[in-house]
Amino acid sequence: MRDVRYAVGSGTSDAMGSGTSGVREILRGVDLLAHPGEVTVLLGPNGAGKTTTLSCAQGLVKPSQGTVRLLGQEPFRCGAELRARVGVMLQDGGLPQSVRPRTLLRHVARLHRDPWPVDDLIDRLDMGSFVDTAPRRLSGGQRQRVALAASLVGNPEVVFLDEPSAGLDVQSRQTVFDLVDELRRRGLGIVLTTHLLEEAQRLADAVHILKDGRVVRSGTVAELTEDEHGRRLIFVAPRTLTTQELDCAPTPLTHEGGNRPGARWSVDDVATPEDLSAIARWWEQIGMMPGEVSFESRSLEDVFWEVSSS
Ligand SMILES: Nc1ncnc2c1ncn2[C@@H]1O[C@H](COP(=O)(O)OP(=O)(O)OP(=O)(O)O)[C@@H](O)[C@H]1O
Repeated sequence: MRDVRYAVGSGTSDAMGSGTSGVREILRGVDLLAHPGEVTVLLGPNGAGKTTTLSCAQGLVKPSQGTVRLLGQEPFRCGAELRARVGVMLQDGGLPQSVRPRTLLRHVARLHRDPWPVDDLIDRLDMGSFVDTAPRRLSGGQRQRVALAASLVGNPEVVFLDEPSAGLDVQSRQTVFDLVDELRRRGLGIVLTTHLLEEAQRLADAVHILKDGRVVRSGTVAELTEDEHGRRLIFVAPRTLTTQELDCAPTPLTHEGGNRPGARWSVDDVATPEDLSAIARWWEQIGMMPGEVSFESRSLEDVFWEVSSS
């Protein structure tokens, strides 16, 4: 999608979205591209516009401005043929209340030319124990898995998953991760939203962070977590360090939980071999062999907080 804007309410909005007469611009120029065989993850705080972005991409709502293409077509004008190539899992599941999961999946499968075999999908998502249960008796996590299965049963080329792992226990989340990995290997384009940053870090080929209806950062996890100022070095001191020793350190040090034997000390902005050897020379000078030495990489969570608080 290119420069997608989406406004709700009546009247007209100005370019900054401040609008007049009750118009609110929810998306304010979203640019993003998702590729086949890749997992594209949308991140952002509540209300950032992730679900609305998915709705525009799927053709559920028509943007006020901008261009959206889904498998080369305009999604809000397309017919059944395009819809059959796209799987959608909505945030609230959108499942009928009166149909048991197996019946529902078989029904949806019959609507498609080349469906995913229902029994295989039930196995993959470990749904055997509840697939014949009345919908009102399903737990939130079980409903999530049924909704995911329903989005995949048509064997789509592209799938949109709005918070697919919300409310899942650790084991079910792993099942969903494994399935998403497999979908990627099969060449599907997967676009998903999540609030679980670890999940995003693990699954994403591309990440787009939204804030206030705009994409504020985009890239691979490696690109987003790259730190141009260098990395943080952590070492464990086997003993308390004296003020004199700390004074001659090549760079300021911070510690967690007090200057005591076994404390974890950190050195920020270690960017070059010279920085590293200056620290090693200091250890030599004060006659201390540190315990564990490691680099701490920035995580997607660090980037997310940086973006959210700016
Ligand atoms: N039809 C609508 N009318 C009015 N406001 C809307 C409408 N749809 C969405 N919004 C508002 O637009 C903003 C973005 O909503 P959206 O659901 O896209 O955010 P989100 O990033 O998916 O949030 P969450 O993480 O909570 O799911 C929110 O403030 C929401 O209240």
